[in-house]
Amino acid sequence: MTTAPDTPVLEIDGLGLRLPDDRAARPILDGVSLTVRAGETVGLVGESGSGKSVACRSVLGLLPRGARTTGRVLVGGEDVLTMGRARLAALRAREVAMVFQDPRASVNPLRRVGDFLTEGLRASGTPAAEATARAEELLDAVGIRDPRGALRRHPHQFSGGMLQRVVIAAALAAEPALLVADEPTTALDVTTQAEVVSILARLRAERGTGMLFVTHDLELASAVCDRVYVMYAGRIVEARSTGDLFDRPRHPYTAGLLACTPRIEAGAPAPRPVPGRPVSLAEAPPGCSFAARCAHAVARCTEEKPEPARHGDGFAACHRADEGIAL
Ligand SMILES: Nc1ncnc2c1ncn2[C@@H]1O[C@H](COP(=O)(O)OP(=O)(O)OP(=O)(O)O)[C@@H](O)[C@H]1O
Repeated sequence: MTTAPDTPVLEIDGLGLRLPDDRAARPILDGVSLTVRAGETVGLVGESGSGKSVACRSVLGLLPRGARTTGRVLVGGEDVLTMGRARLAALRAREVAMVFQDPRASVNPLRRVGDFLTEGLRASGTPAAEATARAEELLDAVGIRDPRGALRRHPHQFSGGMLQRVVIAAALAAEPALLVADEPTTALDVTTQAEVVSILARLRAERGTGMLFVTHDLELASAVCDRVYVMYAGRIVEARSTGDLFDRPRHPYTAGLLACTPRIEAGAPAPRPVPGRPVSLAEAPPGCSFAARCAHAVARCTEEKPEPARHGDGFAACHRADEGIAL
């Protein structure tokens, strides 16, 4: 499927999510809004437990058991949260594909890679020979040598990096308008990581696929993404184009994440960890969730929730963003 450039392929609009708990429903996401346009790579970054995976899995309608949601998750203008089973299955088969951290969790170890790659195409009526030819083409596109031989092999005969390429090839088989990649390179060694990233970038450029790229690695986000959303305790606290965000962070949490990212250039400051530990949305104070860890917090920060306000080419949700405290 090709979508005209700049058309939103994903619009998450005010997504809230609660899970059942012993006493009351536990809030996980609050007012999450983000957009991915055709041909754009959008990063979702934040520490472990901030809600990145829950948010991105919601795009395929993959919600934790018992989840109650508010807001909308629009793919191609249609709300995933109100889709029936059959429509969701069609969405996952054709419009949105997802690549997870561990490629071995995405494949059946007992089946040949060829079956894995062709099953979607066969199910949509593509004749066997054509599906096989297409699978070979896809493996070639992700840099697998001897695609024909690869189709006959089983997953255990591939290294993690090679198998992640196979999973990416399968994700692209139906030419989805949107690819959701949840920490797709975290389990790979650095060299393989760079190769997989360059494959994703090339495919995005060639095919115009929109990509939501989830990572806790800011260096990687800055290399891969056009725009980045920063998530903390289930909320988006800042979002801007990559260059603007990394040069001029407005939210102290973004600045903290940048300061704790190791840099290799000569004279770069040593990484400093963000003080304190991340809180979940359920533990967060009524005001800003980051207040307890923020060196700039004032009384208002713990009392009043900061709403997103325009900054640079995006927004920041911080009462003191105008003061440039994070710069
Ligand atoms: N299936 C589930 N059942 C109950 N709680 C869940 C479930 N999935 C996620 N959570 C909770 O939701 C919150 C957000 O988790 P999530 O996995 O989205 O964070 P994350 O930012 O992706 O972290 P990581 O980088 O470690 O994957 C956490 O508090 C987690 O415990």
